[in-house]
This record gives sequence, C-alpha cells and structure tokens, in this order.
Amino acid sequence: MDDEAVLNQLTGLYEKQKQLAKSASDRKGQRPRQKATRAELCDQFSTHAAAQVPSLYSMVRQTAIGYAYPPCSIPLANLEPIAINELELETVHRGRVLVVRTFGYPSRIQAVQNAIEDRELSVDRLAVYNFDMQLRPEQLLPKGQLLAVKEPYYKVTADGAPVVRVDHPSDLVVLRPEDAIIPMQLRPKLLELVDSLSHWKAKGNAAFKAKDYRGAIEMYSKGIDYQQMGPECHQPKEEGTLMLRLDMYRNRAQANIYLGRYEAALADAEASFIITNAWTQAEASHVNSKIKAFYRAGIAAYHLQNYTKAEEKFEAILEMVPSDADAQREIQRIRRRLVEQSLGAYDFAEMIDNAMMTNKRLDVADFTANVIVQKTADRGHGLFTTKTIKAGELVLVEKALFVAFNTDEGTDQSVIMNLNTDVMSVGTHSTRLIGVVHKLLHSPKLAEEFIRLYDGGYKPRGVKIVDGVVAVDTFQVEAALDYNGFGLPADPTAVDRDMADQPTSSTGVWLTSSFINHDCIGNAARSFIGDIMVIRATKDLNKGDEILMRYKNSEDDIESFQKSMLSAWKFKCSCALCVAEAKTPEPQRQRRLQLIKDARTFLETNQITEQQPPPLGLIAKAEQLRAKIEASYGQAQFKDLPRQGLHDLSLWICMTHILGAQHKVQTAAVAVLRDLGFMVSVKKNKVSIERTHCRMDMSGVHAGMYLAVAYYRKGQNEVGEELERFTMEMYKTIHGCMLRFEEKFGVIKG
Ligand SMILES: C[S@@+](CC[C@H](N)C(=O)[O-])C[C@H]1O[C@@H](n2cnc3c(N)ncnc32)[C@H](O)[C@@H]1O
Repeated sequence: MDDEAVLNQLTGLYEKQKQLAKSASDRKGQRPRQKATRAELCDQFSTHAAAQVPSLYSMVRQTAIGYAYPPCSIPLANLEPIAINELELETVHRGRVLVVRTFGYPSRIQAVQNAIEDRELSVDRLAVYNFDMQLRPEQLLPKGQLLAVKEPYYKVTADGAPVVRVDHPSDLVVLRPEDAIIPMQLRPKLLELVDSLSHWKAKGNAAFKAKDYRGAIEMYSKGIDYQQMGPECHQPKEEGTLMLRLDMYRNRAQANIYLGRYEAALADAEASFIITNAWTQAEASHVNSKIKAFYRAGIAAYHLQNYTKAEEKFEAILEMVPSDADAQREIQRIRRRLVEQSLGAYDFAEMIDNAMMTNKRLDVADFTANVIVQKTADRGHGLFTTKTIKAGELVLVEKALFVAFNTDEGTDQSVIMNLNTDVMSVGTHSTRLIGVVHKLLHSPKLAEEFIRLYDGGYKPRGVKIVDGVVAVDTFQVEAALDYNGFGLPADPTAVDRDMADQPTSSTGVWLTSSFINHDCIGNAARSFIGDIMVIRATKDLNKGDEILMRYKNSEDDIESFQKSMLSAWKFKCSCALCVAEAKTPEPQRQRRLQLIKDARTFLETNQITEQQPPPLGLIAKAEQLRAKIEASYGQAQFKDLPRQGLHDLSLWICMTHILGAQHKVQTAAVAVLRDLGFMVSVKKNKVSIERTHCRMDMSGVHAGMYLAVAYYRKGQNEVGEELERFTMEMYKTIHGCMLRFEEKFGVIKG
C-alpha cells in the first residue's frame, strides 16, 4: 500500500475517532449495554502476539490522543478498590484502583491489549497506550499478569464495546503475587516463599542474566527493602547481611544504567559505597566491590552530564588502584566533555564521522555557558546571551532530550491523532512522544526541566513522584512537544546541506534551544550533527541580547505564512520583515507574488550547466525579471531588509556571468548578498558589511566566494581574503562547522 493510500485510510480512521468521541460523551456515566463474554475474549486474545499476522494498523503505529485527563497522583496504597462491574463509561474513576489479571495473549493495534478479569471474575479488555517501545507486547501484558490500574478510565471504543484504557504509564502497576492489594480470588494458589536476602539476590541475578533488567530491579528492590537495617548491622557479625544488601544496590545500579535510569543508578551506586565507608572494619577486604560501585556511580554521573562528579568517582578508583585502565580511559573521556562544556571546543569532524558511521546519538557535552533563559516583555520566556558573541561563534551546542530518527527501526510510519488539538500528525511524532514520556518517567530532574517548556497553557502542570515514578502526564508532554519539537534535516550529519533542506519526518526535542523565540530574520542559525543541535550567531551579539531564530522559512505569501504560524505556534509574527510585508500595498504585493512565481518557473526551466553560458537573450530576460521584482519591494519598507523573492534569481545571473561576462560578477554577487540583507561595500581596500537584518543561505556562500575571487583576480588580495573569511563564517554558521568547505568551494578559487 502506498503512502497516500495509508494516509487516506488514516484520515478516514481519524474522522471516525472524532465521531466516536462525540457520541461516546453522550454515554458518560452509563454502564455498557453489551460486553464481550469470557469466551469471546478468550477467542479474541487466543493467539500469541509473535504469531499474529500484521495488519495495516500494526505496521503503521498509531496513537490516538483522546481528551486530556491527568494521571493518578495518589499512591496505590491509598486508593479504594473498584470492580469491573462498577465501572461507568467515559469516566476516570478518581480515588479508585482496579486490580486485575490478564487471561489472554496480548495483541498490539493502536495499544497493547489483553483480556482481564477481576476479583468477581468479571471480564473486560485492557488497552495500554504509550507503552515502553522497548517492551514486546508479551513482556508488557503477558498471560496471567497481575496488574493494578490506578484511577481506571473506562472508555467506549470504535467497535462500541468498552475498554479499560491506560494513557499514562504511571497509572499501570505490575503487581507481584505476594502484594497485599491482590484479592484472594486472584491470588496465585502457590506462593513462593522468599524469606532470605540471598534468595532475592539470586532471583535478581537470574533476571539480570536473562537481560530482564526491569525484573532484576524489582527483585533487588524487594531484597533491599526486605530487612531494614538498624545500627547493629554495621557490626562485623552482620557482615553477610550487609554485603548482600550492598551487592543488590550495586547490581541494581547496573540494571538502572542498562535501562538509562541514571538518577536511580547514581543513587544506588552511592548508597552502596556510603554504607561501605561507614562500615570501616570490613572495608579493606572489599576493594573490588567498591571499585565496581564507584565505576557505576561515575558512569551514571557522566550520563547526567555531571562531569565533575563523574571525574571524582574515577579519581577515587585510581587512588585505590592507580593502574586501573578503565578508570584512566573514563577520565580521558570526561576531560574532553569538560572542555566542550566550559569552552565549547568540539571535534566536529569526529562528531560527523561518528554520526555517519556509528551512531547518530552522539557522546558529547552540552555547551550552554553563553546563554540564559529569561522572561521577555511579551512572548513568555526567551533565551538571552550572557556575553558578547561574534558572528559565526557558537551560541550553544545541545544534545537532544530525545530524537526519533526516521531511519530508526519502527519509526518510519507513525501517526498521532490528537482530539485535543484536532491535528493528525504523520511522521515520527508518536515515537517521539513515547520516547520522551519514558525518559521522564524515571527522571524527576528531567521532568522538572521538561515541564518548563511552553505547552500552550495546559493545566494542571507540575511534577509529582508517585509510587517511585514520575506521574508523567502524556497529554501535557504532547502539548509541549507540539510547540517545542524540531524537525530534523534529511542529512543530520550536516555534511550535505542540499540534503539538509529536504523535508524529513525525523523529529526531536531540545530542552534549552526550545526557549528561543521566532523571528523571520533572527540573529542565529541552527544545524544538526546526529542528535546534536549547533547554534551559531549570524551577526555580532551583545551581552543580554535575545537570541532569535526562524521556526520555519517565511513564505512568499505573508498571509498564508501568518496563518501557518498561528496554527502551529499560536502567534502572528511581528518581525521587521513581516511589518514591511504588511505595509506593502495589496496590488503591489500581488504583483510581486506573480513575478516571484514567474522567476521560479524561469529557474526551473533554465538550469545552468557548467560548460555553457546561457544565450545573452536569456540573461537579459532574467535581468529584466529581477529588476521588476526588485522594484516591487518598496524602497522605504525594505531599505536594509532581505528580499527573499530575489536571491535565487540573482545567484543565477551571477553564475551566468562567471561563465561569460566576468566583469559583471562583482556587481551580481553584491546583489545576491544584498538580497539576503548583507550590504557589502569596498572602499580603498576596506570591506564593510552591514548586516542589521541579514539572513544566511547557501546562495550567500556561493556569492561571497565569487566576490572574493573577483577581487583576487583584480589583484586586491586583502579584500579577497576578507571576503573569503566572511564567506567561510557564513558556511560555518549554516553547517555548524567547516567540514568539506575546501572540497566544495576550493574549486571556485581555482
Ligand atoms: C518554542 S516556544 C518558545 C519559548 C516560549 N516563549 C516560552 O516561554 O517558553 C514557542 C512559543 O513562544 C511564543 N513565541 C515565539 N516567538 C514569538 C514571537 N515572535 N512573537 C510572539 N510569541 C512568540 C509562542 O507562544 C510560541 O508558541
């Protein structure tokens, strides 16, 4: 099935979802009229997930975002049990908990689903949305799984039948057979008696060995909580008990590292050596264990970008064992991160190599020392400079909180149907939503940072930790992602800028860069290397200046541009360019739009070949067209502003002169730069470039190089060099780094 057919199917499905949501709300508070029987559910969930034939909807992952409701913020122990037969349709049962057992084989359509039964042996369906994509359905909802659904949401589905729907991962708690909340009717007949620390450790280790890190964490946690240690445990006679607990802390730290839960990993690793330190007598005999604990703490701190702490941990290892090669290697790695973090000194060539060859998710530090988030007068928060930054220098370098690359397995086709915003997004958005939700679930620090992002006024806001995890509100995350997501270029290695301009479905979120407000001209430009965003200044910035970038390229037609800004970001742009456009009389604007259309058609039909200059008549035609468009930009309104309808045509003219009338190159190249907002003049070997309202573009890089060469040819080498430096700065700002500049532009120099 081709893309368009899939899209049509999905659009149809979305329309159905909307109708359903409307009619479903009429049934609020009712009990279901008809429900599947146990036999029907057994039949529906009779096949093992691995054996299910994929349907269109399991190939195209979808997430339907229904009407928003917040996650449960009450601990499990304080919730009142509820039975399936008490559930009311279209209702979130606040203050209640539904304890169930799955009895079928899970399936995955929009959500992972399974059949469930409760203490009265009543049956129904459970649908879990926004589940951890690293888990297969049979890992998430295996047959016989005991679960607590906190504040269950009972929903009418597309087929009219009800379902217990989970939207927030923290609302679903996997129970252990021995958990007291499980009613007698669901309790397993044979409870395995686990009454020693060593038993929990063995179970944890077995799960760990089977790479079931979630299971291992649960087992170690049981063991750690099994016997609270009093002061007597610090006596040597308690050595066995203490060492077992320390082992479990250390092992749990490693399991947390494997799952990317670095805050928990650091806490576990530190707990293990803090206790060891207090217990001085036995300390000396456990150096290896201590090294392991320090190593894990160091790795966790590294991933939390707390490089100073990470360095301390590895230094501590070297104090114990000066020749420890792993610690020495980690310290080298940390020192590179510290230099990146404090000075913004990166090895961009290596980063690009890594992004191309190994992993687009790069191992580098953030550089945010030059910026600060502050309140603006009229557009919420913004990002401001903390020092002067010269044009071309780094404003910031930032690693994504999460990127869904369209090249990742399973992310090429995914759909979000958002009933709150009435928007259906096709691309990698649903992967991004789930990726972010699961990152926040185990990281209160990231959750606190994420919640600062603009979300259009979603309520309620706030980070609550309940039953050991962050109660992440998936609706709020989606709202924030709507405003703060960035699309990535087709070539996130930053090597091929032509590819970089191709549309792509890869999307990500960057926590600091998200505070940058929009301006069609702006003073900074972004590029990407893997999951790293590199932002450089397009002009000299003073300390305290607000950093501004364009969210999307302005369109020729200001009206449709403003409409799209309003629909995507809920504001109308009032930058100098938009003001100038708005001041242009309508007939003049319409005339310009038609001329720009003509110019684009001209460029499409008259591409320049390197060997042969176009006939003089064609060049004259282009020059006439250019003059007409130029005249349509009012002198007063567009005095020093970019004129975006012109620069491509201007570059075409400039390039034809390279092949023929070389004496005209200089004027033509200056015209291209002028169209981008750079006012270039040369007087007595001195170059002056006014760039109050400049926009950087690859056409400027070409023109800058042609201009430099024109001056070299005239023997004015100083001017040529100055212009070449300016061109290189523009190239670096657009690409993030200088890689391949020589290869691409050395030819022009000859
Ligand atoms: C990615 S956020 C930028 C940071 C945001 N100002 C904040 O307070 O977190 C995008 C939102 O900022 C606001 N914004 C950005 N640029 C703006 C502009 N030029 N004029 C008015 N509002 C703007 C809009 O509300 C937009 O939806």
